[in-house]
Amino acid sequence: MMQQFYPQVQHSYRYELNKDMHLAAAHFIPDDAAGQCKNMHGHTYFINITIAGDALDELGFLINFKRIKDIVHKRYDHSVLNDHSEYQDIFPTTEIVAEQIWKSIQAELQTQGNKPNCLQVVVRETPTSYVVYRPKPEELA
Ligand SMILES: Nc1nc2c(c(=O)[nH]1)N=C([C@H](O)[C@H](O)COP(=O)(O)OP(=O)(O)OP(=O)(O)O)CN2
Ligand SMILES: [Zn+2]
Repeated sequence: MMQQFYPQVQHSYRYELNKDMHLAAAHFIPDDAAGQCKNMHGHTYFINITIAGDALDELGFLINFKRIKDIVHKRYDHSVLNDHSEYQDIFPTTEIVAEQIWKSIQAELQTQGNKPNCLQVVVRETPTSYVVYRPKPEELA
């Protein structure tokens, strides 16, 4: 699991939540420049999501851990990433996958009254390759 490595985000929010998950998915990068990645292949993706805020909801949650897992794991586990609508015009590289996960989590957070922010998404595609995605400050609520 991701427990061995947690990049830190600097912030001054009162609460910070982290959710780890892993999922199995296939993808391909349909360009000769991608080499072998042009062919469909699979990964066990390890994902870490960092959410922070100053206020909790009525249950005392920043957001329910289960909701975060549902948004990412339910959508992508045992799927072909290229089949999803968000990857019709862009390739599911590790960088883009991390960005898309940030977008979907941040959109959900902004529906909540306590309005927490997603500060970081880490996506590990292989034992030796991972990406850290952080939004620009102006993209946060
Ligand atoms: N910047 C990126 N480079 C590559 C991506 C990517 O998403 N962003 N993806 C791939 C391939 O999809 C591949 O699955 C991962 O490549 P790589 O880390 O090279 O895989 P290896 O297991 O072969 O790594 P080694 O450290 O050489 O064993 C390629 N590049
Ligand atoms: Zn790959």
